[in-house]
Amino acid sequence: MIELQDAGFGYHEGAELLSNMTLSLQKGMFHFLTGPSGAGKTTLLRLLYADLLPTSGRVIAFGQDLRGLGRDDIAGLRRRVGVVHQDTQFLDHLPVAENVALPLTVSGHAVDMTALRDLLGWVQLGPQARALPPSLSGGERQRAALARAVILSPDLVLADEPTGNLDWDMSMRLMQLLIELNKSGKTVLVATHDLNLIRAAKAQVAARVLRIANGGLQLAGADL
Ligand SMILES: Nc1ncnc2c1ncn2[C@@H]1O[C@H](COP(=O)(O)OP(=O)(O)OP(=O)(O)O)[C@@H](O)[C@H]1O
Repeated sequence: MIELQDAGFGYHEGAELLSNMTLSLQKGMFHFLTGPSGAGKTTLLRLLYADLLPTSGRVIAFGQDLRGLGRDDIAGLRRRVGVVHQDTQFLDHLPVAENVALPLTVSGHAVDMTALRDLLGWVQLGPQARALPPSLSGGERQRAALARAVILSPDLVLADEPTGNLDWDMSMRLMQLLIELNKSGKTVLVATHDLNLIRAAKAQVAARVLRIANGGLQLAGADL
């Protein structure tokens, strides 16, 4: 699906933040990416959805080396990867339903209103469909972000600290949705520094836990 082959990345020439990372995201698997704040979790996610190119090694996405991809190929790749960003931005003047449907409308696709209603129902935002984003709670914003990330039916869902500002109950509610997505066949990767969240999720889903430490990527032990 997506592979890192001895990949490294640095924001500044000659100083790699991430080095020699080898990883293969396994189709249909639930993955966690953990590591302390500043370790490079967001950076690694950006490499996975081709927002950044590696400064050494290779990233292979759906069989193609990212380095050789043109603009159209990147757009095609992005449709296959849904991203829930750490600090999701919405268009505040558009209702929640329109914000969720944006990936469809900006790519010129018709919106299937029944499917959109079902998707909003799935993330428990039916009553907020006509609300404007500034009126949403933190948990509602993240559920809207998740709905928008999956509206194009991606193969892979990447979520960057999706529960960062949420209390425990709200965090678990969001995790439940990510677990459901995975059980429906999607590959999921959640970046989080919250080890309790990983432990709670692992009681419900078999998950691979990857850890960034000292600029490299390791598989975490069974205690996680
Ligand atoms: N655009 C950028 N330019 C330069 N340095 C950056 C940039 N983005 C991130 N960094 C630096 O790279 C390092 C890793 O940042 P990153 O956001 O990937 O870490 P993280 O593990 O996701 O952190 P957190 O858990 O706090 O979100 C940090 O030192 C950060 O300051």
